Amino acid sequence: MPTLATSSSLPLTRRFLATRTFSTSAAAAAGYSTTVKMARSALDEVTDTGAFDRSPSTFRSSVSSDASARFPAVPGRYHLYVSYACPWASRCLAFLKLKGLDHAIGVTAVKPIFERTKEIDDHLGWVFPATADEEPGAEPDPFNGAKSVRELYEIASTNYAGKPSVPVLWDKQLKMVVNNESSEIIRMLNTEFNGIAGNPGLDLYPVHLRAPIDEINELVYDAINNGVYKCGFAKKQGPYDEAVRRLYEALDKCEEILGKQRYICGNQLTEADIRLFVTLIRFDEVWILAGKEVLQIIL
Ligand SMILES: N[C@@H](CCC(=O)N[C@@H](CS)C(=O)NCC(=O)O)C(=O)O
Repeated sequence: MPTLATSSSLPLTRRFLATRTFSTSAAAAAGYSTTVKMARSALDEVTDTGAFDRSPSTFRSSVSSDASARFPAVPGRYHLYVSYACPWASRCLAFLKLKGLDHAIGVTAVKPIFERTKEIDDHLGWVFPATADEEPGAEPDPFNGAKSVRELYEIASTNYAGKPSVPVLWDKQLKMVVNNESSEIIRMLNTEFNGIAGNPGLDLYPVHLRAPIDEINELVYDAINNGVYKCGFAKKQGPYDEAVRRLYEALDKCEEILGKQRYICGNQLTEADIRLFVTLIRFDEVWILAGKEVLQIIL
């Protein structure tokens, strides 16, 4: 169980410097050195008040256990594109493994650091390696030969101008994005593929726990999962301070609950634990540095 420890703070000016260093080093890694204008990425999702404001995911179709559905849950038809750096993609990977679906739905991971996605503009995003041995864990796109996740979205939707994010649940047959919203993908993996799942009896969103799961999810999403982004991408001191305050309040609340019971919603593992875990496991390694959540580390 996580223990919260130590305390310090980082002024906004230093955070800006850290952010700038991050962008320019990403640009340098991508092979060009001018000031980077990030297009269509999380860095654009900042309001006039300086607060991070995540835009909703675009592709929201569902795979169904109904064989006559547009996207029926059959083995081998769907593919999951992920980044191992991404907590939202990691939720889906956890469900894939826990439900015993890895034989039915393949996975391809992108390279861990953003690179330039095209020569014609400045966009930085997820890219595939050119060969399987270029980057441990990452692989070229096996189905479309796409160089980047952006290209995948453009195959699915010619004029796509949104954020080319992972995870992507891809339909190999129709060559399109079924869904790019992890909270929905995990629900599909939980219930719709049970006919072909190795572990169909595992229900991570059981009916009798839905109310407490929904309640915890709301807190954890807003203050922790998305909260670390609100800290990291805030461009003004006020929204940053507010996000940090809510983040640590929510962590304290989870700490209190987990001090009394094994799982966040009682005595069994649910999706709420997984949604919390994927952010916590990255907290000290990623968010303390990239998100500047500097009040306390989790040991
Ligand atoms: N709502 C999406 C969010 C996914 C998301 O934000 N993914 C990030 C990686 S952690 C991404 O791919 N960002 C691309 C970018 O910012 O350009 C989900 O939960 O699936």
